[in-house]
Amino acid sequence: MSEPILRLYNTLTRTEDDFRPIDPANVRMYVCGPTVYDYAHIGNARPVIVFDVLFRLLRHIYGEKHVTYVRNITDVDDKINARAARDYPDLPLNEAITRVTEKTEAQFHADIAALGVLPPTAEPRATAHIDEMKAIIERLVARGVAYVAEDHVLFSPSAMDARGKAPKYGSLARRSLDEMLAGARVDVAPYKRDPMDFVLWKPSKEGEPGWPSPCGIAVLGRPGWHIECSAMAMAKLLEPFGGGLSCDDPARNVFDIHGGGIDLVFPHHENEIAQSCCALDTARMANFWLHNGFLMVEGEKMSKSLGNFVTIHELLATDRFGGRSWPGDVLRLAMLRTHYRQPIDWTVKALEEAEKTLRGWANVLEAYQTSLVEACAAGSDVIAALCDDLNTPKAIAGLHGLAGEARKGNVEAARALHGSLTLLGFDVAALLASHGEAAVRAAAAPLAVTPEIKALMDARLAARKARNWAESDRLRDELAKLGFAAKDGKDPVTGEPVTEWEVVR
Ligand SMILES: Nc1ncnc2c1ncn2[C@@H]1O[C@H](COP(=O)(O)OP(=O)(O)OP(=O)(O)O)[C@@H](O)[C@H]1O
Ligand SMILES: [Zn+2]
Repeated sequence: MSEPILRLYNTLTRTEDDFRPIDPANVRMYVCGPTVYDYAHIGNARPVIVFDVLFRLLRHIYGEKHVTYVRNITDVDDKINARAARDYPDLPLNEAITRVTEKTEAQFHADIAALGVLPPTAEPRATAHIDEMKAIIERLVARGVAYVAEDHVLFSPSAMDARGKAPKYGSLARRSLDEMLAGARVDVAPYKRDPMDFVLWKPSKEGEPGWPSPCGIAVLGRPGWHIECSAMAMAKLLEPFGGGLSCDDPARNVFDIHGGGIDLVFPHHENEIAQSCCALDTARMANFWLHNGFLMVEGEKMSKSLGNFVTIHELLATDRFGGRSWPGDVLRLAMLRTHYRQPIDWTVKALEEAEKTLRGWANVLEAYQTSLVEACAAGSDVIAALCDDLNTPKAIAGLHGLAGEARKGNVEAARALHGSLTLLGFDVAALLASHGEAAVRAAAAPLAVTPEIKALMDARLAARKARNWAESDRLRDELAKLGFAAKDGKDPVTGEPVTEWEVVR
């Protein structure tokens, strides 16, 4: 059977489009990565997991060696400087910054590895691409779409539109200039010619990280956030051009997919497009723009500024959320139960359900272990669901279907379940091992009998002794719902009814 065509919702066109790579031998994707100054929260993990699934699917379709996935690390940013000064007041700022970024980056890698996320093909750090940023900035100034003012370099969207060689500014976000102006901050910096102009380069204050500036600016400076992504995407995805701005063939200066959270559409991605398209004279920076929806807590976006966040680390290693820690694969499944463009409500109940689902699948696969030693192919329904704009809820429904068949003894279904879980980024061997451990723990655990539960058990026994069967059954069912299964018997000596209770979950 031939593979279904991958269709993806493209923010650029606002439609679901057939995905056709520019070069099937090298499918290229860029996703905006973290700014490394603090623990990543579980909302930040959403794009990481969503684009990991897309990376895996692209590798499945085009072959592992034919996909290049770049996810950057932003290691120069005002928030990093502020955190470094706060946490290491006694160190010189640059040393403190290195401490903060290295520690945060290592934590980020450990956290997302626990979520089953593959390392991207390349993970450039912004500070390693300052030369490319400067080269782009120089070219933008030479083309008249950027200007120098008070040691800053600013990009001018109105000059870009007047030049007429790139797409109109605002065409990704589909915002009018008036709307964008209304969104621009009220106190506009005095050196800006127009409130819409955005920073490409700014002077560094004494002690802050700084590099020799472009465009003849005499003081040390540092890049703005948007130019970092344009430069890293060019440097890593437009080979053999290699970021040297030497390739003048516009057809070669576009890559396939650019991704990130929906909050990045404006201004970050709009500005990336403006910079890259003006520097390279292309109509597009990337052909497909994909954006994940928000992870929400009680109706609000999880975010650092609102303070309603829980970090990946806290979920994995502490009891801060729901009074217990959660395995990485449970967090991953909870994330994938919702389509990536829909908001997710992050609740304890959803995590419990995801855990129960994984347990169920592990249970099925356990019975087939020897049949699953060789590589298993993913189920065709599961692949078709993923090719339908990464429809992971539909893919999960497919997994349930396969598990149901496997329970009836269908070994092919068990193999497809194994292959599909692997394609979705679940480590089946680890799942079976942890499932085995959980089963052993449950068997060895003493009955967690609270006084309330003990009272119910006593009442049940009393009802049984009184031959009040209706009440006895009602209490048995109530205790079953609480996780205790009744094993009724008779005392061998006295012949009195007795009941043993087993933990069933
Ligand atoms: N609640 C969320 N749900 C989904 N994606 C999110 C959420 N919060 C941040 N992201 C995404 O995480 C990535 C990193 O974003 P960013 O560095 O702006 O995070 P942040 O500064 O921690 O955000 P915030 O201040 O909103 O918590 C981006 O792709 C962003 O869209
Ligand atoms: Zn970016």
